[in-house]
Amino acid sequence: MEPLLMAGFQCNELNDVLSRLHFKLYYINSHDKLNIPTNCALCLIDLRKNDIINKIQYLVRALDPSVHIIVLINKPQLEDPKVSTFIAQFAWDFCTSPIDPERLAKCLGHGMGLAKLKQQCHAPRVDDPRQDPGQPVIQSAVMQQLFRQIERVAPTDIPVLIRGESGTGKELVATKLHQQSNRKNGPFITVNCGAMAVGLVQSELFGHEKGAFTGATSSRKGKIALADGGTLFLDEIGDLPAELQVNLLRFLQEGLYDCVGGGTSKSADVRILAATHVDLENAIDNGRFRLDLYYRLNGITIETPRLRDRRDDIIGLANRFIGVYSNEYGLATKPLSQSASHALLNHPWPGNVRELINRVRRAVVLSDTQQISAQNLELGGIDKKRHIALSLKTLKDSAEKQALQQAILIADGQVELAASYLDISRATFYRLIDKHGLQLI
Ligand SMILES: Nc1ncnc2c1ncn2[C@@H]1O[C@H](COP(=O)(O)OP(=O)(O)OP(=O)(O)O)[C@@H](O)[C@H]1O
Repeated sequence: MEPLLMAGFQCNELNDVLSRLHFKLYYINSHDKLNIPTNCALCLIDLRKNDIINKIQYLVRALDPSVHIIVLINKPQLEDPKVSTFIAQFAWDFCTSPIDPERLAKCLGHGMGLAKLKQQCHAPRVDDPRQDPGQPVIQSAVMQQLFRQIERVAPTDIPVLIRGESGTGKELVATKLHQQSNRKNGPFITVNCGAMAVGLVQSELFGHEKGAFTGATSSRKGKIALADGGTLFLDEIGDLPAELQVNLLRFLQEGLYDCVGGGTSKSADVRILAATHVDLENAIDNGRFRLDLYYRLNGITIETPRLRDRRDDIIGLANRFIGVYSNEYGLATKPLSQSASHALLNHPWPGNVRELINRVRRAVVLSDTQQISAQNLELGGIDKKRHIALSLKTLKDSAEKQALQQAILIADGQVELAASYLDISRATFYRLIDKHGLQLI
């Protein structure tokens, strides 16, 4: 595996060092075709001249996550949020101009040796969220913000309502809220309110005593009792039948519940998390969901964003699940082809992360070439012209939203500063915040 240099210009001053290490050079400019190999051990990226960062971001996402990335910059570029975010997200190390050839040679040698060692051992980079299968992929600014919100909310006992489209990661958020709470050593019990057998829901949630109904040959604990000392996650809460809504409300208000056929009320110490992909306000208006229960459940709301609204996560997620399924099926881990990466980034993802996982799993099994192709992902047969036109608007909107989120993050919520990072007026900044439904930190 050769080391690569991606640069916006010819960097003669580094010839000596680079030729010693047999670097293969790629000069990136706006006319270049994106035909850079993705299977290298080390990638040195020179960002000192020409604005190649947008193109580089795209290329870097296509690289294998084990590749070590070293970035060359001019010191003032650290003030540029695009550059500093890029370094924070992807770089293993960076050097500032004037480049000291000796320091650079050491850094490159060290980086390459370590990357090769890791690739030989197939050891996951635990510091790299793209590689640790236990960690969610959170490369987009919006997901990083969401996970910071989880950190703040988790240690409290406040009920949380998690809202978002199907497959966006609501259960994952619930799991993280439990794992980062003081209840982490207690049970985490999930109930899918839409999937419980109609006649048994009451007993399922609250338990029953022996003989409470025909077939109740022994007493059985309900999910609330099982979650005592831990967390109860009520998925699809909008589907909870009306009579159970009353009982759940009582439990939330008083910490007490009655099991079916039981004489006395019981208590349990449970934190409630609930999730919904339906519009609960609509269900309240239609009389299908109780307003008082809604208020009780909705201590804090966490919204899981649609995958098409966080495109920075797509390639990371695809690479993660390529790794997971290649491993599971004992197959070689293959990189995504350029056209596969394009197709992934342009797909609207109506089924969100779950759809991505299904496409990737199929592709891993079906791929019979060196790379995973768009066809393997079943994203190859689209009407390209129509698709490009449609995706241009989506991409523009998404880029605008991401730039705003990054600016808010880096400026720590200070409007003046965030607007100046984006080179726009405060008024425009507020208009765009409103357009994308964003909040200041
Ligand atoms: N950021 C992420 N990183 C890695 N895996 C993720 C991420 N987000 C979601 N997933 C995975 O995607 C799948 C779907 O997520 P999850 O079940 O949490 O979605 P959901 O919103 O609860 O879906 P539903 O509403 O259909 O129940 C799961 O396998 C989950 O582990």
